[in-house]
Amino acid sequence: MTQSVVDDVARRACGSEALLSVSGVDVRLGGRTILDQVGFEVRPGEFTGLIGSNGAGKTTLLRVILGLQRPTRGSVRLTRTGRGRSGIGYVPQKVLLEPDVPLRARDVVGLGMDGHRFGIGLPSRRRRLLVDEMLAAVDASRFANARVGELSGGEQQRILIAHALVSRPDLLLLDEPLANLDLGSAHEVVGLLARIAREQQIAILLSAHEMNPLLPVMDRIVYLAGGRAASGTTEEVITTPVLSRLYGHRVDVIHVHGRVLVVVGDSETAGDSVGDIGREINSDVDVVG
Ligand SMILES: Nc1ncnc2c1ncn2[C@@H]1O[C@H](COP(=O)(O)OP(=O)(O)OP(=O)(O)O)[C@@H](O)[C@H]1O
Repeated sequence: MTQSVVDDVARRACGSEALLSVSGVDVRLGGRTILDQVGFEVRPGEFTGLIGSNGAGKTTLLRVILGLQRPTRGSVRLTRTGRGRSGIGYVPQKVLLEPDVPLRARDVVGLGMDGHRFGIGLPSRRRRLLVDEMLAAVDASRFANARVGELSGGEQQRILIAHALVSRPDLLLLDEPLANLDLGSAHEVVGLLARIAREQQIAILLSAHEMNPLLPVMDRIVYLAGGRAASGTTEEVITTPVLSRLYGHRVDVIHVHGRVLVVVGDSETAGDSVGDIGREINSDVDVVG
């Protein structure tokens, strides 16, 4: 396959200040190419959306960045942190917190310090203050003492974000954190993350299959399709020419009522494997919101 489309868009926008550099990453699993020459950069305090349909390879890419999945080819470089991967915070997909888990919300946040050099040796008063600070940062102080399993999905999401933030990461990876939230909660969580990125200069890389809730806050986007990636600002990437090159066939980008819809032609007629993103509006197109 030809060199990713991506890179020409990405290269233009990339400066030398990258915190994370992903370069030429290939991943093959079960005899299939899951990621093909994926490359992009993330800089401090930037909010980056990692957008792609179900099965596009978002989780695989996050696992490569975390060092949990070895790429077949390519490299991941973390610079400026001075502490390598321990400078990464991670909120995984589908964390199940059962109602009978005997932990308060603040206990879950506190657990984020353990195992990190940052938390070891801190006196209990200092730990408590830090947990309180993180709970306040995610607007969760009012349910700090509630059993975590009894909180709503949106409230649990805030606690998991605070858990990841308490180790003071330079880069926060979130895998589909909006998947189980209603629109209002999704907007709140997105606004909260954008504020944290700005105030604490934490770079955020957040995966989602729906880009519209992220449009107001994304500094950059990494769009995955067919294993390849296009990266840049949304204006650079979410265009008919760039996405058509990425998918390998005609894709239309439509702006309607403040939303962006990516209309992907049928895979059989187009000769490409198109993900099942979004809402199928007829047998010929998928609409990626
Ligand atoms: N260990 C594995 N062996 C073989 N195939 C795998 C393995 N792990 C993932 N895959 C495949 O890789 C592809 C990408 O999976 P991945 O979970 O990265 O996608 P995703 O974009 O995160 O999807 P979703 O939005 O549904 O979570 C899928 O087709 C999946 O079946």
